[in-house]
Amino acid sequence: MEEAIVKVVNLSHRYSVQWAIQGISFDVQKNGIQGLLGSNGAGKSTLMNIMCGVLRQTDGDVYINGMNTKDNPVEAKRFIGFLPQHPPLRIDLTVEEYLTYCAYLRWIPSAAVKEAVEEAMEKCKITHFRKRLIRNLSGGYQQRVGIAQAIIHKPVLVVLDEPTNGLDPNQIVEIRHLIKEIAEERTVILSTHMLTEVQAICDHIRMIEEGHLVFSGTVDEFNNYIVPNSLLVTLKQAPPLNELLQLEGIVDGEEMGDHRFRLSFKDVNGVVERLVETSVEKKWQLVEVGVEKKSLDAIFAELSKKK
Ligand SMILES: Nc1ncnc2c1ncn2[C@@H]1O[C@H](COP(=O)(O)OP(=O)(O)OP(=O)(O)O)[C@@H](O)[C@H]1O
Repeated sequence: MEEAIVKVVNLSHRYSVQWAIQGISFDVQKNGIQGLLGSNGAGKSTLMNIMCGVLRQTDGDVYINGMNTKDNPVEAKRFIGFLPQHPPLRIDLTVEEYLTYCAYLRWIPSAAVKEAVEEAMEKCKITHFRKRLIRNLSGGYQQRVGIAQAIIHKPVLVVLDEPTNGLDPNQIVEIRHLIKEIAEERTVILSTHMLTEVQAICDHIRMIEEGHLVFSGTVDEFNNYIVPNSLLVTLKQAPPLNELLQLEGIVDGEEMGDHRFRLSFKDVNGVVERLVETSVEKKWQLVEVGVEKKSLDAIFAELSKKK
């Protein structure tokens, strides 16, 4: 099998006494966009900072292209481009000056620097702003400059920590488009706390909560991960809620007004049939019954509670 571009093995990190991440392991095989999803404080930045060699882990290993970041930190970093949550921009430099400086930091040979800067600006569509001070660019364009510095040395892996945070909706669309383009040639790992983001652009989702990896799979698998566990029922002649809760298999419920109820069950088998039969028997006049399809947001909320 092809060697993983990223291999994370039993990674844990502790800030003083508090564990930020614990026992995280995963492999990233090939190109595409890999989403790292988690609520604020879940441990995304800690994981990314360790993967990119900005933070030294308490325990475990990270291999980039087969190279252990602990044993060969400088070499391993050559394979990675990183846009941290707070981009390391020099706002008093022009776009071109800043990217030239980044190219040297990335040890691009002097003779190749100009071309690398041109290519990165072109890719990120900022060439027309080359002479502009970064401080005078909009948030969206500053983020483009941040992405340009992350790809200037043509890394196999680009790690973007919350790349669309703080941008307006148009800028978000444009940056997502740019990320997709970048992922055509290399692997992109991006972190986000927005489900819509992973839905919109990621091929694979990993979810981290309270420092633990709680899910890894495709967007569809993520959607199906939690089996629905509630019915939405409309009864024209509804009995009191208490009576509905007596039905075998129903474990909880709520009245939603307008003759509608949400009834929770543990096992879907037979529960709808029993409801229909009882409704006929007791003349509740069943108008509608359906297994509730969970939104990704509901799944997210449930997964968040898991660990
Ligand atoms: N330098 C630090 N010192 C102490 N604790 C820290 C430090 N950095 C992060 N933490 C804690 O570690 C945990 C994980 O934080 P981390 O920043 O990795 O999460 P995150 O998922 O990136 O969240 P956010 O999206 O809010 O940045 C949090 O409880 C945070 O308070």
